[in-house]
Amino acid sequence: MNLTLQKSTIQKQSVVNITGSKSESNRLLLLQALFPNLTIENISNSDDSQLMAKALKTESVVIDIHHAGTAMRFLTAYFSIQEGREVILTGSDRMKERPIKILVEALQSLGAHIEYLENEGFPPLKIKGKKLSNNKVSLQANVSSQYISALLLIATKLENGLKLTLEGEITSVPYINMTLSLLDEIGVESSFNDNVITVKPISDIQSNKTLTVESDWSSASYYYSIVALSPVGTEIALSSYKNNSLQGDSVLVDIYEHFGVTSTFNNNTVTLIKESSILQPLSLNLQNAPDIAQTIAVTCFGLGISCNLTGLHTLKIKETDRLVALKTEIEKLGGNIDITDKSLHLHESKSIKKSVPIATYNDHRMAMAFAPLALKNDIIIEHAYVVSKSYPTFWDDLISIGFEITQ
Ligand SMILES: O=C(O)C1=C[C@@H](OP(=O)(O)O)[C@@H](O)[C@H](O)C1
Ligand SMILES: C=C(OP(=O)(O)O)C(=O)O
Repeated sequence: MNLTLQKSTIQKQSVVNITGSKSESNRLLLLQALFPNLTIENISNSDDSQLMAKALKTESVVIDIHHAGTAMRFLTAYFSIQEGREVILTGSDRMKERPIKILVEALQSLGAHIEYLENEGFPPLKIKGKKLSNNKVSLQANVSSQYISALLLIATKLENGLKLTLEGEITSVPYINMTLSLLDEIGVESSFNDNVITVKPISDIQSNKTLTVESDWSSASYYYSIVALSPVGTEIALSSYKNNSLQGDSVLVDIYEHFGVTSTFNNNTVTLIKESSILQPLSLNLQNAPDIAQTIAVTCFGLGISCNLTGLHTLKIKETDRLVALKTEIEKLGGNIDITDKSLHLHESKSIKKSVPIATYNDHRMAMAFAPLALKNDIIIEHAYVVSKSYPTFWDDLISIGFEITQ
């Protein structure tokens, strides 16, 4: 369904409550399946986390995780160690184009039994769970950190733990650190020095451990953009957030200062305030925070300023080719953007065309990143409910702060 967002001005002060991080939730759900004593609070209500939870509970042979990349990668590792169980792990058409060979080969070298059912290197996979006998593996680290997190999450259940050697430049490092921090919180010992990660095995965790998931910083990014595009004095309070987050996307706090947006933390709430109008070009390497690239590019477009974003090599293999999608949609609105396969350069612009239908390519972040432009002009978001992949109540929350949205 398409949604029309009329040019709106939001309330001067508003409050939004966002549910738990999808990344933290998906890690904790897998750890909970391995260690049932674990209780999780403020779990993500995203489709991806619900699919992850369901996949971990089902007894079906065929498990379809739709568009959920993190779930696909984490479950490949999880089912590899479920002795005696055989599953077929599949997903959407796009999932069948998202590479998984690096992870499959690493698991196979640890002893896993995994076959490709269609194209080599891509889902669907047939996995026969077994005990993995090896504990050392090297893998290429510049394609997706999800492969590394997947291995780390099952490492505690390998007889001798795991020693992982990362080859090449390591991408999306904060997500690897998030995995290690969550392991640490349940009492697992690990180390990460230079390019080597080690994880010690454990058989169980301390009884009745409860972990509370911090709310999702990638979801918060859309409010940073909204505040940046609003008049000076606009405030939005978001909960529940803390200023020492495990999520790399919390770097938003520093990045949006560039647009005159300040963040103040108080009692699990972060309040974003548009303090001043700064219109300076922006240059940023987003290798550590790829999921906020679309938000930032669209903020710059909304403000009419130029930006140079680098470190975007992983964007081509996400829900869609996000570099091409950004270029196509920003150009429809009258912008001018050059892309390579790992960077983008947005040129300064003067206006935003009215009532342009924005295609979303089955990518939640395309829909959410473009929505804040309604503060500047009318805009149409196609297949708008794609947002449920990570943030099902996104449109209701925008209406609650003053957006005028109709079908
Ligand atoms: O581990 C995770 O939870 C994620 C890692 C990142 O992927 P890459 O490491 O493939 O960049 C990120 O884009 C994704 O949304 C979530
Ligand atoms: C890339 C993303 O998710 P995944 O890789 O888990 O599909 C995302 O949420 O932006």
